[in-house]
Formats: sequence, structure tokens, C-alpha cells
Amino acid sequence: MSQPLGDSPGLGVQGLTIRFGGNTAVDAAAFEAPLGRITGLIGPNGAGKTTIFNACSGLLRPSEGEIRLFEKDVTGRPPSARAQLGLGRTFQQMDLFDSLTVEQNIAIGREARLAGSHPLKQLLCPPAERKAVRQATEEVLELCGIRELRHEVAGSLSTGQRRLVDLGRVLAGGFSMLLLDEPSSGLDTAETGRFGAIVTRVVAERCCGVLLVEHDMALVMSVCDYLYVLDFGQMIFQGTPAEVRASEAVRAAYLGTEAA
Ligand SMILES: Nc1ncnc2c1ncn2[C@@H]1O[C@H](COP(=O)(O)OP(=O)(O)OP(=O)(O)O)[C@@H](O)[C@H]1O
Repeated sequence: MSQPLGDSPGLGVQGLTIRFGGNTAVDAAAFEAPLGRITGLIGPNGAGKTTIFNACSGLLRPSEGEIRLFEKDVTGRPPSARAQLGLGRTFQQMDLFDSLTVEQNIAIGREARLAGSHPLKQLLCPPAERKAVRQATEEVLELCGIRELRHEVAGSLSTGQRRLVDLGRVLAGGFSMLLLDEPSSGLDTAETGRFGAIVTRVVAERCCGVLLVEHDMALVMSVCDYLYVLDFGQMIFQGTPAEVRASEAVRAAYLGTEAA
């Protein structure tokens, strides 16, 4: 197994254990997802990937272990504190505001960074912040190639378009570390390729870090710099996509013929 690439600490986890009653969903997991890299977290259904995401974003308190964000221990910090430090995430089930336009949905991604700040700041959004919202929205519409959709209501979009708006919304937040939970779900091959190209470009341009949970092996193998493989809550392998593809242990546990 090789060592993860990248020197700038992003998200790091040590000895992470999460139990639901008698079921140990995640067992002493450890990984590093540095800035400037796309790190993949893969494994079969029920392996514990979403549970790890929920612990990293603060929705679940670990039974044991430590979660560090940019070298700060955030294990006991709420989701809003982690977001203010620069952690953004998407969810498997997109939760766009269907009656709002694409542009409004993306603007909310920037405005959401005020969550957890002083109530007055949230009520009286200062002019500088309003300008930042406008700028972030324009940048993201361009980056995700959805400028022509800006006035469409989200409820009228195809799944592929909705995934791009969902990505745009988290990108508008200007987060330094992104957790993307099965972002290609419901996309066809061409849409998945386009999605992967956007994520790769974002990481290169913004030097942010990405932790990607994804079942689409073609996407994972093409965009990730480094991979962690989870099976029944345990990290069974880590390495580059080529090393993962060549691993008999991974093949046996998970990839099967898909890795060929
Ligand atoms: N809130 C919960 N209460 C009890 N058990 C849970 C809870 N959430 C997850 N689990 C269990 O934890 C294990 C890991 O689930 P998790 O959803 O993290 O897997 P996953 O790797 O994300 O799967 P998938 O690829 O299907 O999304 C499973 O056995 C699941 O049933």
C-alpha cells in the first residue's frame, strides 16, 4: 500500500468507531483527505461510507476516535462550526428547493455560510456579503456550465441538471474541503464524465480537497488521486487507483469484475 499524496492537511480521521446499539458500523477507521487532492472512499453497500460522512460533517457523534479539519480537532463540534471552518457536503438524496430558480438555489449555498453566525448578521446581510453572494453565484453558474438554466425552477430540471445545481450550491459556499456523497447517482455516462471533469477542475483551480463516496467505478478510477476501501466498517486497503485495481483483497471484497 502506498502513502496518500498531498502535504496540506484537509480532513483527517483516526480510530473512528461508530456503533449503533450492538452493531459496529465503523471500526477504528483512519484516513487522510488532503487539500488539492480527490480522495475516494469506496466499499460495498452497507460498508459504512455514509456513516463516516455523517460523523465527519458533525451529524453523528463517534463512539470513539478523532476527526481533524485543517489540523483542528473538531470531533465534538457541531455541523455549523465545521461549515464555518470550511467543510461543505452534498447528500445522496439531493435537497434542492424545487420552487426556487437555479440561481436562487446556488445563492443559498453561499448564504448558508452565515448559518451559526450572530443572528443579526443573518438578518441584516451586509452589502459586502450581498456582493460576495452575487459573485459566487456567477462564478459557479459558469464553472458548472449551467448559466443558461439560471432562471429555470429546480423542480423542472433533469436529474443530471439537478446534480450540477447541487454541486454548484456547495461550491458557492467557497468551502476548502468538500464531502461528495454519491454525486453521480442517477446520471448517464456522459453526464458522469462531465461531472467528473468539473470536480477535477474545481480541485485544480481552488486547491480544495474532496472526499468522494461513489459507486461508479469508472468515475472513481478516473478522478481520484488516492482511495480508501471500506468493507464491513473496516478499512481493508488504501492506495492509488492502479493499486486498488490490482489488489486481490479489494477484488475479492468488493470490486469483482468491475475492476478488470
Ligand atoms: N441510524 C442508524 N441506525 C442503525 N444502524 C445504522 C444507522 N445508519 C447506518 N446504520 C447501519 O450502519 C451500517 C453502515 O451503513 P451506511 O449507510 O453507512 O453504509 P454505506 O456504505 O453508506 O452504504 P450505501 O453504499 O448503501 O449507501 C449498515 O449496517 C447500516 O444498516
